[in-house]
Amino acid sequence: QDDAGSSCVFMDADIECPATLPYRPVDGSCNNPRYPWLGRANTPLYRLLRPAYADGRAAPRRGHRGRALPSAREVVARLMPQVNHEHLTTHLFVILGQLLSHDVARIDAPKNQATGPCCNTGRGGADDTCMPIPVPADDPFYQHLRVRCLPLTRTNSTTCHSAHAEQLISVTHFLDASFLYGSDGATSARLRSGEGGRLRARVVDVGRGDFGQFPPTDEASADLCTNSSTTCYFTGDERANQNPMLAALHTLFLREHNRVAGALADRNPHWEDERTFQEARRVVVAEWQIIVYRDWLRWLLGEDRVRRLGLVPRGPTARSQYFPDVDPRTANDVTTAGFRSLHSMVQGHFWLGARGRRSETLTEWFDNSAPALERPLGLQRVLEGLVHQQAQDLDRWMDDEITTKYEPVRTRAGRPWGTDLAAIDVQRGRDHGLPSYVEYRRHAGLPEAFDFDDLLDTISWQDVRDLRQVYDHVRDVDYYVGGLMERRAPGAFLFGPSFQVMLEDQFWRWRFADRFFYNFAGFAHSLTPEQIWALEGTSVGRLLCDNVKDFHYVPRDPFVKIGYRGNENVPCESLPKVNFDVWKEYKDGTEERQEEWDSPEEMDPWRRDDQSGWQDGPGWHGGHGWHGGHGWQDW
Ligand code: HEM
Ligand SMILES: [Ca+2]
Repeated sequence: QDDAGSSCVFMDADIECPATLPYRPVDGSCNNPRYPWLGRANTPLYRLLRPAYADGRAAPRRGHRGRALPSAREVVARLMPQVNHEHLTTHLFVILGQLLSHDVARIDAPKNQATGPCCNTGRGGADDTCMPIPVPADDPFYQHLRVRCLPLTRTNSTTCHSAHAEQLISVTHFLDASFLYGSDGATSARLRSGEGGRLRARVVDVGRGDFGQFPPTDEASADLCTNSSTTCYFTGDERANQNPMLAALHTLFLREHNRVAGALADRNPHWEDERTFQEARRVVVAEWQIIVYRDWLRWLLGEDRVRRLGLVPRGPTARSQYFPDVDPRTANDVTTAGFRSLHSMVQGHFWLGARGRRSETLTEWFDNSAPALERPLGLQRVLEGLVHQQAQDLDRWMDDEITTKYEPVRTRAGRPWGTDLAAIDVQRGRDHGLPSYVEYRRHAGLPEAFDFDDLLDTISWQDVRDLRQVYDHVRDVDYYVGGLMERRAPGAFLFGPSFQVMLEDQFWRWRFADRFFYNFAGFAHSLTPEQIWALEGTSVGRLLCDNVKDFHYVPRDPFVKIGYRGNENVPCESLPKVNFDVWKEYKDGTEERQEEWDSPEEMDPWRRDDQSGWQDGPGWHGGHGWHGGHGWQDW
């Protein structure tokens, strides 16, 4: 598992970065002026809290009293059964979160590991790649199937320049729509059509006069789907086929890219493929960032919180708001626990159509998305379902579809079964060395917990009672589990303090430490202020209206249910649009840029301005005891 570690290629390779870059590099390199590898694909995750490995190096954490921790499956079976409580966000809110998580993280297992069930091998030591989840004999679900363990392979990690294992991810850490464009040059090249700046797409006659574009199918993607009989999509991310809702969003962004490329080419017929592609990519990445930060984030973190953190972008901001001293990477603590907590919001049965008269079972469509979308009204019905079905609440209750039937859906004695995603989440936290819940509580500014009763300030007495029955000691409680039990933090919308704090920190990094974030004006790669303003016209509603046949009405806010705070269906014509006229080039070939950003000094990407443009972010952010991990890690 020490592949990259031995050579430390990700840090030591000389990455040549030109002084100015007109477009964001596809692999995420050359973003940070001093450390060009930061945020690049195939580099380690950032970490907010010091890891808790049993041997200080890589071995999974053990219980406080030296005993083994309860099995991750036991934790889930006893603490996270299915109870349905609906939330007022929509399923679109949830699945867009999945797409976002795929933009910023993808852990991998070692490539040439021995395949097999990864169980009963007698292995499982510190340096082993195998970390199966034991299933207790009295398990409420698996006992009837005589399943005694669930396979799990440890994540690829490195000990390069570090005393302990750091997990690697193979996608760019930035919100750069790498799920659409890929995270390396070769993939990116294969995704492009080579004409008109477009991405490759298949035009499919799905019936009823609908000739829509879908992602290409490819030999390379054929083995991505466990269900080998199916059509398997080739996109920028290997997980696109995982469920039809996710594949529908991939399709939507693919169509949007080609629509934007067309609009730009119309206005600039002299542009070649490369120019049109890169400009369209810059536009679509900006639209994606606007949708996430302006429209989606308020439901994740709470409207007041995002506003006070200065996270809601509006129009151009000066380049001085870029923070080159902040680590822009995805944090292990976030992607392995806090962000995964949205697994609890997934509906095991997803709607087709706006009224939910028909629904489909998630597990039946695992890795089998194309057939669900490429049928008459297929894509449209999945998307209508997404904007109208309510999500499950964020709580410790998980849908059985993902806790007992995830992935290879096999049938034994007529019963479909698979592995347990929530148990994997818990086990993965231990694999990655995440410290116990009490450490995260403290990091969030809550008092030290010495005993289970000390948790009562944020967790109900019933939940504390149940925790006590599963864990030996309060210091054993997994972050994922404790975090899901917490009551909402003040001003938060979904999370208790221990998740809220980490996610706020992360969304701050992904924005202010990404030099290419769409609304920094004044860099060589910046959009013009006029273009930045024009992009305010984008929205998910607009994406649906512009790219899906017969979408004539959309909820004004597709992330919350109709009726909440006056949310209602509105006709497409009433939504703003992006006006692409401001992308039209002057005859002399120069782009339309405002004078004030144009001085050569301003174009020096490594220059650091004062931070006078700053509103209320860093004061709150840096000044709080909450945010210790603001600067560099000691590598
Ligand atoms: C729709 C059903 C979903 C399924 C079946 C699913 C399945 C999975 C699986 C199998 C993994 C890898 C687990 C591992 O080996 O450690 C994973 C990871 C993850 N999931 Fe989901 N997921 C779903 C929805 C979501 C949603 C809605 C979010 C929202 C934020 C999300 C966020 C994540 C994150 C952040 C990771 C870690 C990614 C990484 O580090 O590689 N997932 N999910
Ligand atoms: Ca990315």
